[in-house]
Amino acid sequence: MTYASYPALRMRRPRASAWSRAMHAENRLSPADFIWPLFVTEGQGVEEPISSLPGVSRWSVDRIVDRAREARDAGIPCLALFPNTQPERRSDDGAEALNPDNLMCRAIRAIKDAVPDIGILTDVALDPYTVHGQDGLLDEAGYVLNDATVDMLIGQSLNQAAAGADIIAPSDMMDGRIGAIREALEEEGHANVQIMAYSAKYASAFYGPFRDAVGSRGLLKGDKKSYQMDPANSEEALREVALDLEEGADSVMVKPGLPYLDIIARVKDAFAVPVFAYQVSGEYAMIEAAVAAGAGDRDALVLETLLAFKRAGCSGVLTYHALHAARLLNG
Ligand SMILES: NCC(=O)CCC(=O)O
Ligand SMILES: [Mg+2]
Repeated sequence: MTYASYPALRMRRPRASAWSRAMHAENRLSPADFIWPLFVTEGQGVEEPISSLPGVSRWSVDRIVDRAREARDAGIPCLALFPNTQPERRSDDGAEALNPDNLMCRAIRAIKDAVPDIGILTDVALDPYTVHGQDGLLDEAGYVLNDATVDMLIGQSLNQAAAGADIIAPSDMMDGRIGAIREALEEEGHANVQIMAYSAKYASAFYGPFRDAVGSRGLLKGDKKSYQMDPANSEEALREVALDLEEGADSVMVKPGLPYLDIIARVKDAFAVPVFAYQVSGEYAMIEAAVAAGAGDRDALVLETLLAFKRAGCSGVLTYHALHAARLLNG
């Protein structure tokens, strides 16, 4: 195929007017592309702003229901819930994750009750429930044990599914957990509960504000490099995705988002399955810091970064800017 050349071909010709740019746009954002992460806290009528995530708060269960209504009204299809577990409910083994009346389960039930037509994605990992802030059980040397942790994650997943979760999203990076959770869900009558696997979750410096939000920043000793991926690697991400798909994941996730667009594009090319990205707390904070410094326009920065995920091949994005972006798109 040979194309015309200048001046018959002028690449600027279709860019000359707004209607023409709209007509030629290869990718488009819609509120249905967003999953909105929300932080739940104890109490009644509570809103607790998170200083490292300006504009994001923890909400008590009664008030998170109002957020769910706002999301539904804006056309956002799904929420992702994260609990700020009270320190006295944290333990070495994170057993609060198995409590059918824990904060997460109460939030799921309240939202399902009031806003039944919105999806709920729940995070599976023990870090919001452990005293040490690691995602799993530790041996004496502080190493995160794989198989014993998977047993806990199965219980955590069943607990969330029983409360009404629609999508179980294991973020722990233990080996073999997708297959084990899928099997347990099938056996316990949750055949239609989906699994979105955090397949390629990197040991990233962009998670800091999230740890403030769930209250684990001060607790965490060391790092998560023995289970989360090395930012140097991309072939390894493809193997992680392949394994999770073989084990029964309905969709896969790459996390963080913008610094890993190359991974998203490779995963989409290689597997042609639904791929989601998590634009994480540090990415959100970076945009807000740029705005506060007068370095850019919030609305434009938010929409441009979210569109990048579509271009890379994502079916959707978990983003703390979800409601803001959805409202911008709704006009
Ligand atoms: N498992 C969920 C996360 O780790 C979120 C990270 C972030 O938003 O920084
Ligand atoms: Mg894996």
